[in-house]
Amino acid sequence: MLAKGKDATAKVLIVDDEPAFRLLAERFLQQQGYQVVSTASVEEAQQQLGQFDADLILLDLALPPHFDPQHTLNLVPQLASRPVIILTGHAERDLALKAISQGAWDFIAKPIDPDLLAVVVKRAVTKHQLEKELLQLRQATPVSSPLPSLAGHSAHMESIHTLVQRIAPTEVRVLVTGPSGTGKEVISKALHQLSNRADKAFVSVHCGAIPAELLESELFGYVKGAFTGADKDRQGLLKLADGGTLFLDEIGEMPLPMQVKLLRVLQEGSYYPVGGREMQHIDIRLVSATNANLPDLVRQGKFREDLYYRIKGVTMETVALDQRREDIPLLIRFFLEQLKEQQGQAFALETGAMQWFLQKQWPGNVRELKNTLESVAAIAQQGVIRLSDIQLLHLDSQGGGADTEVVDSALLGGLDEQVKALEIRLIQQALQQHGGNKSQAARTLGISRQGLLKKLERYGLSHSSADD
Ligand SMILES: Nc1ncnc2c1ncn2[C@@H]1O[C@H](COP(=O)(O)OP(=O)(O)OP(=O)(O)O)[C@@H](O)[C@H]1O
Repeated sequence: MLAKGKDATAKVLIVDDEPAFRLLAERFLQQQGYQVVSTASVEEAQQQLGQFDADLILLDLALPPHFDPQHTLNLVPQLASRPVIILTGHAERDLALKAISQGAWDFIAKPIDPDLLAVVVKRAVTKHQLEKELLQLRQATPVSSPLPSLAGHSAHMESIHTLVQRIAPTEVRVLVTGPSGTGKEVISKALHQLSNRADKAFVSVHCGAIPAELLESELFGYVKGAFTGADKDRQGLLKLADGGTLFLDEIGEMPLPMQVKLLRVLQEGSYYPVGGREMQHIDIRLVSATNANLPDLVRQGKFREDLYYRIKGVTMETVALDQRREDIPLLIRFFLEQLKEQQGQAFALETGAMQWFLQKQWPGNVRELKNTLESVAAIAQQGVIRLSDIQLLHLDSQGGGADTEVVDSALLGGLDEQVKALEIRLIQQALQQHGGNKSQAARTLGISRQGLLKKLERYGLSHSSADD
């Protein structure tokens, strides 16, 4: 029996063998604006689904010919590409809970309270529609992008994509500015990968992470005997980048004496290794990045104006993730695909968890989003990331309740604090274990030394930890 509600958009399929219940529920849901179809058995329902793509199924468990709830339960997975709400008698509460563990969305006890029915149906339909939107979004994303490493389809990211593709094949120097964790290094790598230098090295140097007195020998290399411990010639990072791209990250932190030396290299394309007399010639493309305001540093006398104009070339500016929140779903998909490649495990996000990610503020930008997603994926079961997994990491949360309640109140802004706290604890433990030696601690933590230094700085731990 098909009945069309006025201006109906969402479709509900009722499966119940009681004609009186079907009639009442049909009428009620039509009044709420739904399109409704009802059938008396699961077999009939399966046939109906061919023509009536329901957004939601209301399913009684005791159905003819078997009247065996377990039999009906076993059929739930076949219907479950949309939410299934189980209709139960009071005595069947345990069964209803089991149904949920087997993929049903919710249950509602008979005799049914119409107000409750309206709420439960609305929530389930919203969930399904959000999932459909997400799927469309996923399908709309081109699989092979010329910039596969740089996810995002906001107007801002699209202009970054266009700029990267235009600038990459040229030799122009590029300065990427913007807040921490917004993808400045990813953009710099993409500039290299799409350049004519792609088959040569991309050498990344974190200017603030290398002690001032070591930076020169790291960049220029040294000859045997140049200083105590220089027991053989060593090539510097500039030489390693010869023919390729040199990426100077946090260039605003480069010490002034080193700025003078870098300026000379950029002007002349040559330099002397520390203690050496043989001039080295190199051909590098320079890409720099900073989250500092370089013109301000120039005004304060902390950054040389002549160097600023030398490195500036084309300036690209990234913006905070909160200013382009429409990129969040795509970034999530991107990181889940990365996880799948790394771990061979596919992950999906339950709607409640997705909503949480979509509503949360991300002061640490894409880096924070990625870290948060990876930490909840690490504790997810059977490849599904649920709101309850997020609650586990968020110790203050009360848990339970409707998805929206949880998202609106307890969880906002809390997970990142937990993740930070966990990171800080693990970093401190690793440093302690290695007597403050950062290289060894970084190895134990499975990150680069540079990565550890960044974290120490971000968490204000740089001064409390001993140097290598
Ligand atoms: N658009 C993006 N697509 C995919 N991954 C991204 C994107 N933006 C950032 N990331 C990821 O977020 C993390 C931080 O990015 P990245 O290191 O490039 O930021 P940054 O702006 O250079 O940060 P910082 O200023 O702290 O060095 C990295 O893991 C990176 O892979």
